[in-house]
Amino acid sequence: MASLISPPPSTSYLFRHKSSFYGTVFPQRCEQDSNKSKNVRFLSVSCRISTRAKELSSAQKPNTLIKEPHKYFDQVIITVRSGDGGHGAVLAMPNQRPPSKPPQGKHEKEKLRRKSLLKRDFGGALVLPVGGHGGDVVIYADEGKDSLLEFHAKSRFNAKRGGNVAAMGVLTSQLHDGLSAPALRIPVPPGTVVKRKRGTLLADLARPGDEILVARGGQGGISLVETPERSKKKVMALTTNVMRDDSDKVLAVGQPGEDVSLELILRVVADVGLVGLPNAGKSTLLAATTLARPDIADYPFTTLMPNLGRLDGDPSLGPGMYSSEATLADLPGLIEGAHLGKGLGRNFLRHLRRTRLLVHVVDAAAEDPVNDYRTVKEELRMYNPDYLDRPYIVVLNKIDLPQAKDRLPSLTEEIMRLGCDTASSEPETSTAGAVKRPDPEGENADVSSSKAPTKDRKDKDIEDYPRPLAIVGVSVLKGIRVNEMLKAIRAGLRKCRGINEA
Ligand SMILES: Nc1nc2c(ncn2[C@@H]2O[C@H](COP(=O)(O)OP(=O)(O)OP(=O)(O)O)[C@@H](O)[C@H]2O)c(=O)[nH]1
Repeated sequence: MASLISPPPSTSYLFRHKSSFYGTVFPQRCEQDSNKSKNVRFLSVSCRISTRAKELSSAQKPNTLIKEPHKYFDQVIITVRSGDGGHGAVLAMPNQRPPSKPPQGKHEKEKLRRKSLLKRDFGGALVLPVGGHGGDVVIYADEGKDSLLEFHAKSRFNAKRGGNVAAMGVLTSQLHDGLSAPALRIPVPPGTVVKRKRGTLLADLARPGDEILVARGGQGGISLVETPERSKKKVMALTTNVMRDDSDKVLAVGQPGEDVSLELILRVVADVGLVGLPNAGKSTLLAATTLARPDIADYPFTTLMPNLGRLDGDPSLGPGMYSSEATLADLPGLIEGAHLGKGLGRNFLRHLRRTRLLVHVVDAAAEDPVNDYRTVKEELRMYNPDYLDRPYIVVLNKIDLPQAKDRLPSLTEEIMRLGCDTASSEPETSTAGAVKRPDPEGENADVSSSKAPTKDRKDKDIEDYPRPLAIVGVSVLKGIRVNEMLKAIRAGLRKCRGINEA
């Protein structure tokens, strides 16, 4: 016969993998098999394991690594529900019968006075209280937000319902409308596109303060004045918005709120997009030119979401310095196959859409910098050929390293060859090693209007797209020729603005 031994109350075991808590094991009973030899006791422990733990297959033991699903910082699906409208009420008129004799006594006089205070409209009809409006759901662009990551933790938002008309019973002048629920305002980073789930575009919240009402709160129910039984049926037939409660009272119910599934997609808003292979020095460039402090490390994919930095205006422009202020976006490194989604490339490439000027950062000390540059251009072309029509400059980085410095002129030449000229003459080389594309039409020339023979877009090679506005050799780490690079970036921006103003 098996004897039951109750476990010590404190015995429960938690097991975890990484930060995920899988379950609790509570030993329930230990069976001592008395049929076995007295020296050998077989204890069997049956355990109650929480459902989540049971879901783990035998291959996924608690201490084996489980791949966590990737959480997109820039894409998320959320569900919002606006608040229901508050209910109205069924009210009886105070003292329906006309008084047979004039009011006598203080109490009756007061009753009559109250009745005469009932709210009426201009036509003399009674104004009955209504249920409160349900809370709307509004999504707005907030400068303080920079990613959509938090929506992975909380993806459901419910606005509050409107308040009911305070009481059932007799209509008095004290009765108020139900309280309207406040709108539920959900902040998102500027640049967020709001779409119906797998559906139509609702809004592009590009600037701080932009907002959209995504779910309208339900309207509050109206109130009814109780009618004699014989006319009740008629009233009910006329009103669709009525419901009976447990005590067979007719309620004027508030309208239900809306339930909406939305897709939020963030597209970074920046004037300048830094692109390049991992480890090219994009984050170092951002840190050297702005107050941004992105993670910098000697391994690829240090940057996993775009970092933004603000480039101050150029004081040499005098009062016009503000026109050269810009936002720089350091995008995660692109790799071959990025346009197919490799290394989350498609997500990163999407962020270039709102940039005006691209800065290709190339590690000039790498094994084959020209090939690296080609790879990035090819990925841009495959994702969206329009990106290659956009004005851009090339930054050949790490020229503090001898192998980079020595090959700077040849690299510049080779890169210039990988593009067609938008003007007739050859690009000029500045004294500091920067090569600039000639600009016979002045500052505001349309750089995207390539004079290359018009080819079908799908037949176009990288060579058929415009050359860079400038190629600058720099070391962003050591601060070599950084000013030269900034000058080129600002000149490029002015060109872009010229295009937009035109
Ligand atoms: N010698 C030298 N090293 C540099 C220079 N610029 C960046 N580096 C180094 O290159 C490495 C990569 O720099 P990051 O700025 O993280 O490169 P990234 O392109 O942002 O890399 P991802 O985040 O992977 O896209 C770091 O160790 C930097 O210190 C430079 O001008 N000279």
